Amino acid sequence: MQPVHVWIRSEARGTERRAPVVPADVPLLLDAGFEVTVEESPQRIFTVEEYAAAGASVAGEGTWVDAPHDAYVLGIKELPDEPASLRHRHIYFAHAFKGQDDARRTLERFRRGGGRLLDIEYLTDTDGKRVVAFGYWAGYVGAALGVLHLAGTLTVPLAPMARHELDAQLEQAGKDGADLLLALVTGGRGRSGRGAHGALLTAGVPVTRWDLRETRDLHKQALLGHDLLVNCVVTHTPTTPFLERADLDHERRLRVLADVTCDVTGPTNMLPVNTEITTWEEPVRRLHSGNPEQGTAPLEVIAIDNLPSLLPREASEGFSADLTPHLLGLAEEGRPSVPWQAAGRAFDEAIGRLEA
Ligand SMILES: NC(=O)c1ccc[n+]([C@@H]2O[C@H](COP(=O)([O-])OP(=O)(O)OC[C@H]3O[C@@H](n4cnc5c(N)ncnc54)[C@H](O)[C@@H]3O)[C@@H](O)[C@H]2O)c1
Repeated sequence: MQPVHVWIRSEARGTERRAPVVPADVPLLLDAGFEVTVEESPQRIFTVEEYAAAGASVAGEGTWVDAPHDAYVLGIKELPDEPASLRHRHIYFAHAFKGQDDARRTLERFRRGGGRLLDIEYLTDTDGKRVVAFGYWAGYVGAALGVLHLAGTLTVPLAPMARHELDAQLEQAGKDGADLLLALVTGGRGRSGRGAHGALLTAGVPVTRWDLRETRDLHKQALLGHDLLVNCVVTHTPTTPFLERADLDHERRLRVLADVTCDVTGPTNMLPVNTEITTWEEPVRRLHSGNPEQGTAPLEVIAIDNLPSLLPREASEGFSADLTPHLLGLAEEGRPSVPWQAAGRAFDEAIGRLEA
């Protein structure tokens, strides 16, 4: 049998420093008989020499387009706009199955080239639960940015950093008064919800956590009674939103939304008061100017869709530890393991909807 070939591509996004598999995990794949190629990348937090020392072959940046036909091309974020046809099996987060902007174009590229998209978001176990995600560090950074902005100490533009640097900023914010804020984390029992909780604890900010049970009968006034809302909810069916335009005119304490979920253009957006992501250059955008007569402050949103990239080392290490054992499942006796089958089905269904 041909060895499974995993081709770790460079990221097209200039700010993306994470890697889906870190050098320390390459031997796990090689020991299982895999072939591993890593592309050179000017920005990746791990050097190509570290991968080579771990036994991976090295290829030029962006050469996946000419990779052997049977290679699995592995990345994190979106592919570059070219080529127009995709012939390989790609593993990455495409955000293309829920009717998001650009979804159709992405899927059409696969259909045109006969390739397949195994979206990491759709790698699920027999209970339908996601098996690999960056969630924890996304929540951690998302909540941290919200606290630092409320404390007036957010440094812009944002840039990748080490965890100890971020924690030092959070602790300082706590000492300077952020411990008087009230924070609400929705999706509080999920991966990013737990990460958000972790960051808020580091800053000493009191946290309310709501998950499915607590939002069944949404207590809007209680929601509006927090300074910071960190949204970490995942839902695949449109549900009553947490916050709508009319809510913003009400008396409220709420001043900052940190939308970790960032489902801003999809039909399952729980915070439809915002429909655009924000950026490292301009991480905070004003949504509502507030009402001085009512004593209502402006409302601002932070909706950065690559939060874990701000802690690239920790995020990559945690993600790789989860993903690498599943990559071994690509070779499972000629038939991929349950999560890969699930991702394959999600792709087939998305292509089916496109054709319909
Ligand atoms: N912004 C970024 O950079 C970034 C990075 C990674 C992940 N994400 C996104 O963050 C989101 C969260 O990921 P995760 O790994 O934490 O997911 P998760 O599945 O671990 O957690 C989601 C939680 O939401 C809860 N939930 C679902 N519907 C709810 C509702 N109506 N009310 C309250 N809670 C509800 C679930 O019970 C679960 O606990 C995902 O959409 C993911 O794509 C964003």
